[in-house]
Amino acid sequence: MNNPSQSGLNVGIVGATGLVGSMMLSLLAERNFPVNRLRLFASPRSAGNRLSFAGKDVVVEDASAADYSGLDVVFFSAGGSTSKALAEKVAAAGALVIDNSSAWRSDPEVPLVVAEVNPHALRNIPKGIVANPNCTTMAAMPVLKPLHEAAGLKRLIASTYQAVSGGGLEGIEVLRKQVVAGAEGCAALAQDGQGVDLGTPEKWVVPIAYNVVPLNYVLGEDGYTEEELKLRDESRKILELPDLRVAATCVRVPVFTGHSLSMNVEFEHPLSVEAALDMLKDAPGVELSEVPNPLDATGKDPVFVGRVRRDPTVINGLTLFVSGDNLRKGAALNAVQIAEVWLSQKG
Ligand SMILES: NC(=O)C1=CN([C@@H]2O[C@H](COP(=O)(O)OP(=O)(O)OC[C@H]3O[C@@H](n4cnc5c(N)ncnc54)[C@H](OP(=O)(O)O)[C@@H]3O)[C@@H](O)[C@H]2O)C=CC1
Ligand SMILES: N[C@@H](CC(=O)OP(=O)(O)O)C(=O)O
Repeated sequence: MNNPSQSGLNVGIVGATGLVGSMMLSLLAERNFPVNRLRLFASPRSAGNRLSFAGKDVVVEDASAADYSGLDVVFFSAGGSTSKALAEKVAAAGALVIDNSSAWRSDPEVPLVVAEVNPHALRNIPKGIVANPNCTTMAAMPVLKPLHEAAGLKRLIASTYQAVSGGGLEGIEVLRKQVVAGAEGCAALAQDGQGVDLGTPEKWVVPIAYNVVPLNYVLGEDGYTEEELKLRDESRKILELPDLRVAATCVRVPVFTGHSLSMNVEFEHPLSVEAALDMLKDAPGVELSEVPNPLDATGKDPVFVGRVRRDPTVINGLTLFVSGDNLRKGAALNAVQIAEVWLSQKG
């Protein structure tokens, strides 16, 4: 990897025109990340467009044709296939790659890092690539880590409530269109119980507006979806608990931004509600809330946790609810935090 210059780092963003890429641009400015030069990349469709950073226009480059030499850190948020195709090439050119996609998360030579939870994993980056977790998994980790340290995490049962912005700009547009199309029909539904016609479903298997979609992404092993398996496999890797038992149901809901999880957590040892709350109030990246909800979480850095109560179905268990901004902590913020930790570890 290159040695960043004194005047700051040469930073790249692949997927700069997308939802996560735009958030990354805002956060680099908001957090005063030491940027010397910024280069922006996207698909050939956007090449030549201009985006603004620190009061200056930056021309978007075609990611597939670009020369990546001279960059210190490159953030990727352009989907798994783009990361698979380009991340190794960019790392070989000398940059640290911080990848938001799922392309490298299960690679044993690629650290999968939540900044507050396992920053130590950044001490060894054999491929020059660091993976940022899935946005749903990310919301759970800062909450589960301190509870695990106190009582030993044994089993997790989770149901998610995932915003449409998890499906990028397209997800937002699909919900917007269906909300508008269904508004009058919904008034009729309230009056006479008749169904609402939202037209042919787009992006998800059934309409997302005025609905919930419990088949969120393609099916993987044993009837679980890829998203549900990511929650299991990424939690195991981040928490360093290879045998952690996880059963998840991931559901897309008509919320624009903010992912939530209802979690039943079983522990090896007793953990009272009071002790858990006491720990969570001081946990980095976590804020207690009486009613965690995605609207309140939107635009905020921490994940919000509340409704903490004993799970009476197991000997040592808690039930709780978490909401976090999937575009900030769930994606762009954690990626920038990884770069900050990496930089501080370099000294
Ligand atoms: N949204 C979320 O909550 C999360 C997203 N992520 C990851 O980030 C990625 C991007 O998400 P998001 O920003 O929401 O998606 P968007 O659909 O909003 O943006 C996609 C971005 O990828 C770019 N892109 C698409 N195809 C290519 C290509 N072949 N070469 C280069 N760039 C390309 C697009 O460029 P163009 O404008 O030119 O088409 C655009 O900049 C996801 O695929 C996922 O891997 C991770 C965690 C959470
Ligand atoms: N799957 C996430 C978004 C995402 O892009 O996930 P991943 O980075 O694991 O592909 C969501 O829907 O809400």
